Amino acid sequence: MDEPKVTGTKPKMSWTRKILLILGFLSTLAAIALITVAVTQNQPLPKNTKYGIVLDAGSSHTNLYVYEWPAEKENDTGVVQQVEVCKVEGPGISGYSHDTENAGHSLVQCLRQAQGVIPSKQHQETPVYLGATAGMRLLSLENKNAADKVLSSVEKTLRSAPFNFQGARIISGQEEGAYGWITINYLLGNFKQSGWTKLLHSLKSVSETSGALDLGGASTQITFVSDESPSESPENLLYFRLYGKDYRVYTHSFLCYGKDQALQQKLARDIQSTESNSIHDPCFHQGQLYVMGEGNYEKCRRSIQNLFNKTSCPYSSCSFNGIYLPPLQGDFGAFSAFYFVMNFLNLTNDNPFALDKVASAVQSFCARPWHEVKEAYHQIKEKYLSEYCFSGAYILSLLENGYEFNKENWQRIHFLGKIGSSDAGWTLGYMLNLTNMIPAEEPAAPPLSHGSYVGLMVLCSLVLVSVLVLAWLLFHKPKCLQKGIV
Ligand SMILES: Nc1ncnc2c1ncn2[C@@H]1O[C@H](COP(=O)(O)OP(=O)(O)O)[C@@H](O)[C@H]1O
Ligand SMILES: [Ca+2]
Repeated sequence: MDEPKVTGTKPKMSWTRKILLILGFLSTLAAIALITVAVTQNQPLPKNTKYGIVLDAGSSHTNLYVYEWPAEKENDTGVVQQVEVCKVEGPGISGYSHDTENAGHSLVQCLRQAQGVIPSKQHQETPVYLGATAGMRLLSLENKNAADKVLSSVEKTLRSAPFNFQGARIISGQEEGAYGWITINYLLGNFKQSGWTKLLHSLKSVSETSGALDLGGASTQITFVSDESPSESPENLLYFRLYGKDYRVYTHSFLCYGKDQALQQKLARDIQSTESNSIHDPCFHQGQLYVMGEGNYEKCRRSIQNLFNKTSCPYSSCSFNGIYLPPLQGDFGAFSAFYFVMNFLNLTNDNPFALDKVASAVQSFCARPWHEVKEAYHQIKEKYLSEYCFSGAYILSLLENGYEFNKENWQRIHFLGKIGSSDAGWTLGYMLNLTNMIPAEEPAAPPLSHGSYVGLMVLCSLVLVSVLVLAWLLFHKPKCLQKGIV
């Protein structure tokens, strides 16, 4: 660097000095930011886990789910997760219509299991909900008195458990559809609307949420966001505001179109239409049935098709039985028996199979003789095994003939059992709603996470260190070298 000449004007500052000055200024700012962040953001948060219990009283059986979440993140999306599931022994609670007193007792063992999972000091504050679905809807239509007694029995047992009892009731088909839709979208992180996700969603013109397809034993639900406006059937529409966004959701629940009820409907039709005496056999108990299998997939599909009345539709488009169905929109998560059956048939794997491949896989399974199937899958419950052929064909009929999925949009169906550690189903959405854990508006930006805090620390330190190293290099070099630089 040249010696400054003594003149009347101020000496000109060199570029190096200017840069150093700016860097020095920036590093001072960085240090101030660092201290501010350290003081305001790095307070340790108390670790407090909360729990909730939901019993899914389905038509075939009852499942008890235990969920947990960090108390301080209650309103975030995707923080609640399933930590335990307990399958109640015996039939669903609607199966106790002739033994109503014992419906509650059947739940005792699973409630004990939940007591083991949740720390005892938190039992009292842990809410417990029971929601009964289509089995109880049917019982209530057939024999209201028996349904009420079953509900009183389960309520008595749940009240006597050490948890915070919040109610036992029959949920409507609409609720079942809506809560299933909320569950999967919550777990898939589709309600997250902050930062990059928001930007991505605005760039992509794809649907932001996933539709929900739930197949139970007694009913089945279809639920998805529909932009079709105005709706021809307002009773199928639900409006939600979740995390600051409005959703217009179509849902319908078909009672008696769960796979067990559909099989009964089909068998009843078989009996009516048969000429042969073999199906009316006096040597079997009343109500018991002997079925001679034929293993004919094509014929099976044709006989199932008769369950869907496609002849009259008072709207522009229908699924079946004159029920409005707007155009299918977006991807779909298909769970419960949709998943159990397709998983058994090895047809899930995020659905890479074309529709005709799926149909031929079901066809070959149906064609296998029963003795061979029994031997190959001896570990599987015989009731399920004997029905997988029907169930596979029924699922294809419902999706293809009922909802009119086709080979183009088939790939948009994803068969899923779990998302992370949580089962796909209506229970999580039900609990999130009843505990007010889904805010209508987007929660305020959370304080800096520990990771971001450490990242910021490292970045600021690096800036400081580089400034110092640079300064040292510039000012502590031999004079001849410095001359060369400037
Ligand atoms: N491993 C399995 N394989 C095949 N089907 C299953 C399996 N586990 C459960 N299911 C069936 O899933 C359905 C679950 O329905 P459920 O929830 O009890 O009835 P709903 O929702 O109509 O009240 C039943 O048809 C049951 O038989
Ligand atoms: Ca169910």
